[in-house]
Amino acid sequence: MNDTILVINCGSSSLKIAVFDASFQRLGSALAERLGQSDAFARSDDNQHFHLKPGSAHREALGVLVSHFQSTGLLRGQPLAIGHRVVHGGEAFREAVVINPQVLDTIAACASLAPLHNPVNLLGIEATAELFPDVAQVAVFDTAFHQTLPEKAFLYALPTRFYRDWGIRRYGFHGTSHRYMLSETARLLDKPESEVSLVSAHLGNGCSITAIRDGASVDTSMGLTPLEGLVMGTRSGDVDPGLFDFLAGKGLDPAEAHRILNNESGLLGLSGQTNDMRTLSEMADHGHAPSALAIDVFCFRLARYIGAMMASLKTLDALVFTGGIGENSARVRATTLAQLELFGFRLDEELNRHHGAYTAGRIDASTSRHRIMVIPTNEELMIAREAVATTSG
Ligand SMILES: Nc1ncnc2c1ncn2[C@@H]1O[C@H](COP(=O)(O)OP(=O)(O)O)[C@@H](O)[C@H]1O
Ligand SMILES: CC(=O)OP(=O)(O)O
Ligand SMILES: [Mg+2]
Repeated sequence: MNDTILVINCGSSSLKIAVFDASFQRLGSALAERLGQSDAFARSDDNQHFHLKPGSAHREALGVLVSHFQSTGLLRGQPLAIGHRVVHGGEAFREAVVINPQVLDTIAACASLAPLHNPVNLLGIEATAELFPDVAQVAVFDTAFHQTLPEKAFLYALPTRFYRDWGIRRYGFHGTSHRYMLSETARLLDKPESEVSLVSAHLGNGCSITAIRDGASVDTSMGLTPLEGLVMGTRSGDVDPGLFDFLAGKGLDPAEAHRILNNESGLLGLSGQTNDMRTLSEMADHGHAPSALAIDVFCFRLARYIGAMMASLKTLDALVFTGGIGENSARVRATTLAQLELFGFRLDEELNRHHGAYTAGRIDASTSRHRIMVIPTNEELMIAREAVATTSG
């Protein structure tokens, strides 16, 4: 029976796959990591481990995980629809689309703006098409939700020909997660989405923050590429653009500088130890000063950006934290919000400390001017919904 939806999220060295039923209940999910490396591995959410040949890439991992779901009966026959996360859709896509050769060409054309993400997204689409040639595949773009940004928010103060001729502008990412924060906040407050305004902080390995006004994205911290804005696991976020010239003077070519800013900076660069917030927090507790400093820089940048996002809003229904760090790190939430008392944010320390992962809930004190919430993200569910809406619509 055709009643399952397959969701595929290909990262640069990882692949996440989820299976939903037709009423959008998640039946199972699995993850492959370190793809392309000698220690590539895969495991499912019920903790089964799968053997991957050393150096296995996305195609092999997809084959292994799809066979697993078929053998357990979760995936019966052909899925109803397949949804893919695609990171960069440029200005071409305001919403999800059914993939055809023209869509593939446009995604490929956007690859220069997201070199770590779009080429592997395309690999995932090709590999899935080989497994399920007759099933409609849908591309769900990180950038789509941010296509409502006003010009004043998306234009850089550069000569306008840069935008006109080369499409240089701020696009914004993690739109699927921010969009899900909107839908969950609206549901929890029992308001129509078009009347909800929030600041959504997605803090995972990549981090971005978005101002949503009356249901539309009006400002966001990531820009032309997913490097701008907040401090991230291995990405620097904002730096002075003069840095590139300075580094060139030191003999670093732009490609090398780009690699360092993407892969060796952020929490990893500052701590000299790890990009993992949980480990950093433990190390900071044991007196490791660079780890404590890395967390401080992370939280200070985040506090500045929360303040900046307020400039785009008339009202605020909630400040929402999500992503691995946003959902789990009481320390990051407390350190950040302690710097924003001028705006009237006040955490309830108990609620903040004891907030359980996997549940949505409020963590603000009764004296807080604004609601503060933690909402677990679910990009896969959003993609499943979009895949069905797009193929049946
Ligand atoms: N209990 C926790 N305390 C602090 N940080 C956590 C905790 N659990 C996960 N994290 C952090 O969340 C980050 C990963 O976020 P996640 O959203 O899973 O990443 P991705 O963007 O790859 O999906 C890591 O920095 C990890 O240390
Ligand atoms: C766009 C982006 O930064 O994605 P991720 O957080 O998955 O790296
Ligand atoms: Mg994530």
